[in-house]
Amino acid sequence: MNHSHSKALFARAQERIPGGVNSPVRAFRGVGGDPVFFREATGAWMTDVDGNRYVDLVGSWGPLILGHAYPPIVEALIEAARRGTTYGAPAPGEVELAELLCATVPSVEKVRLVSSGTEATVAAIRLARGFTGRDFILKFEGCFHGAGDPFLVKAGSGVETLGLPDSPGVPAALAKLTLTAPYNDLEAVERLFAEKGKEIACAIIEPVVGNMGVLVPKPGYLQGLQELCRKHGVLFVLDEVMTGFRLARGGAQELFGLKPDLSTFAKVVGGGMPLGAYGGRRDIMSKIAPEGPVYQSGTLSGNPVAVAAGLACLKALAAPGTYARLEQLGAMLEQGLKAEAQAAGVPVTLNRVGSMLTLFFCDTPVYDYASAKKADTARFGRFFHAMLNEGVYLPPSQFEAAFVSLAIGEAEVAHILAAARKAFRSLA
Ligand SMILES: Cc1ncc(COP(=O)(O)O)c(C=O)c1O
Ligand SMILES: N[C@H](C=O)CCC(=O)O
Repeated sequence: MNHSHSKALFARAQERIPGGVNSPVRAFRGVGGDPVFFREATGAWMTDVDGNRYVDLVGSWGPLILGHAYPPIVEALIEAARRGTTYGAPAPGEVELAELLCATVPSVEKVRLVSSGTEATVAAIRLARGFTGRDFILKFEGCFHGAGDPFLVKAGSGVETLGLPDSPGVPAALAKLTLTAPYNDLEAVERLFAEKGKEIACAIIEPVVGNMGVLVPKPGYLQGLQELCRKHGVLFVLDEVMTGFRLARGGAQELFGLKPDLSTFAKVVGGGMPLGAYGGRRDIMSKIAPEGPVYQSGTLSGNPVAVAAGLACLKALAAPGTYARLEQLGAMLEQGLKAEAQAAGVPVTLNRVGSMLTLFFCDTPVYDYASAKKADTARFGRFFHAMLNEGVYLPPSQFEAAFVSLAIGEAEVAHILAAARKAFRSLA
């Protein structure tokens, strides 16, 4: 494949943009080589600036569950933009989206719209602290909740890929307020709560992890965590930025029968536009200004164009069979990829829940941060480039989830598996 235009753009970009990218995970540091620059995308396919085409398994890191340039979303965007791109004042779509969110996710009784997942998680933590009067928070090793200061402690995603899980710039005094425990280990939480439970405002977790690659919760783990939180007066915060509207219409909380005190959303809920949300129990959400004293605001919060895209996306996902189809596509890829790896004699562990999956290059189970780090990242890098060369765009890091969209059909599945056959053989 010729990537000369991408290479030229990357050289220019590095002069004016740190690392040449506007979010670190895009820079290919986890797989080596230079990032590909894209000029357009429709459905399941993206076209780069050199004219190469790829089946997309990144989906802009999760939002594009319906594929690229999904016509009803594009139409809703155009129609909304014609009526003005922002008012800085309330508009009907915000009420409709808030009502839809509350109706779909029963634990959410009130919701505030923001512009990204990071804004949603930062606000949820502030609210948890304001509501409980406690300063400590608990997060789980390798989970990523965006680039807010409280979360850059043993964080996953790009910070893990770049080897910076505790970022400089976060004051030590603040980082000390973020306690951590291994994912999938209830006893560790029990010990921590026994010692410090009364000082902990909330536990925030990715219910199904996507940010150290996909990790599946052990049976009873999330329910047990919810119970422990209740017992110690610690608010249970589900970060559904990746899982919301993706794993089920009501998110991971519907799938696992949970009732968090607060939840955070972004990605799918914005239909590919910058939109996030946090919401939960009425008594807690009522502490948010102007109803209560906990401050949070945003010039573009509830932006009418983003809201129109979000509404169009959530309405499309309400079609019967949506989540069964995503499960079917995910299962086809899981079975096919495992079969191709086995045929080539390449040991892998494939973790999947619905339309989120990760192929780890190791032969041991991956269920927490330590086990994820056993994966052979150099081998993943070679596999990534072999797939890229065959026209499949995977997340450029071992520690990220691949996302399946509804735009993928049987032809794209066949394309991915044919590429994987060649890629696995090139590793053997
Ligand atoms: C689980 C999770 N929470 C929060 C975030 C932050 O979202 P955003 O990138 O929209 O700020 C991300 C992704 O970055 C995420 O995957
Ligand atoms: N894993 C991250 C969020 O989900 C990837 C997106 C980013 O950091 O740019």
